[in-house]
Amino acid sequence: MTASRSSGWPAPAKLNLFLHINGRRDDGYHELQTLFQFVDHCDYLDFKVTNEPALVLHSNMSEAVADNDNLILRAAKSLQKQTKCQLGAEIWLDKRLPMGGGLGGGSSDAATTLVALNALWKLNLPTERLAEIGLELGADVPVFIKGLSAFAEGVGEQLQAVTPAEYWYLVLVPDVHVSTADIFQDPDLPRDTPKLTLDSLMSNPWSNDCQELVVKRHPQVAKTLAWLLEYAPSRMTGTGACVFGQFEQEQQANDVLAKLPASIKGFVAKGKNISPLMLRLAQH
Ligand SMILES: C[C@@](CO)(OP(=O)(O)O)[C@H](O)COP(=O)(O)OP(=O)(O)OC[C@H]1O[C@@H](n2ccc(N)nc2=O)[C@H](O)[C@@H]1O
Ligand SMILES: Nc1ncnc2c1ncn2[C@@H]1O[C@H](COP(=O)(O)OP(=O)(O)O)[C@@H](O)[C@H]1O
Repeated sequence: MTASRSSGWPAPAKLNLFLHINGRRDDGYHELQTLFQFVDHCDYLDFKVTNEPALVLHSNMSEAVADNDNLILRAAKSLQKQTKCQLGAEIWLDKRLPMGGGLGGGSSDAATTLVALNALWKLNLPTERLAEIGLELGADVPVFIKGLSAFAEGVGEQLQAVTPAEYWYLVLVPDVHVSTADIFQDPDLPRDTPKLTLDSLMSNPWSNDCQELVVKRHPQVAKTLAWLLEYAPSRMTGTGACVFGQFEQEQQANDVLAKLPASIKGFVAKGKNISPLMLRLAQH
């Protein structure tokens, strides 16, 4: 049997609309409270099922990632191992999201791989089981698998679906890589924000506990955020480096994008409380 190529599986970016660090666990991971919302700017993956268990990835990633480290192949291997599935896949990645920018592209690619191969290999694992497999790959993977904007606690795996307003965002990509592990290891990271109820978090002004430190360590982030703040309420996503400004109308976001100095990259995207991945899965 030669299966046909199943195309256009989106792996959307996420924004952390707020991010609070509440403490550090004994294993070094941090307790946090955060609000994840998807945006309609995505990587895209195609899959072709093969009868041999080999996994082959073709990608246009601008930064080399070894196959052993690539979250797509790690996700596919993990799914094979957990289900003893003897099928394989040829996978194509159209990488559009900046890497290591706090947009969760790697985690989203892993989630899309798990969701798509679960369908294409006809494994029928429930979403909760896929999310458990995903959590082994990264703290951010489960929210992409569940596909609903969510308030997250724990290390990011305890999820409660929420529906924040779906604004337009101008996302700017400073030309610097911020390592999530480095930020979480930094002694100057504030780790003592009190845990708050979801109701009070939704009504308080939103902020990111990593932002001050990242701005201090990375002048490119400081400069980019200062520029954006002239035009819109803006902050950092995740552990950076990307920052986003919030707009009521698409045109307003595009007008500011048009003013962007050539040295800074950016894109306009709309907040989505249902992941584009869920819509693609429904078409399968
Ligand atoms: C904090 C967030 C917010 O979205 O940052 P971004 O990666 O999006 O910037 C994420 O939850 C990150 O998730 P993810 O990028 O999947 O993290 P992982 O690969 O699991 O962990 C990377 C490193 O970050 C640290 N880490 C991560 C999550 C967490 N709750 N506490 C931590 O201390 C650990 O040191 C770990 O070695
Ligand atoms: N498919 C993938 N896409 C992006 N990054 C990947 C992938 N697989 C592994 N990685 C590694 O994960 C790191 C974090 O990637 P990414 O998820 O884009 O950033 P962030 O966690 O800051 O949002 C990258 O720097 C890269 O080394």
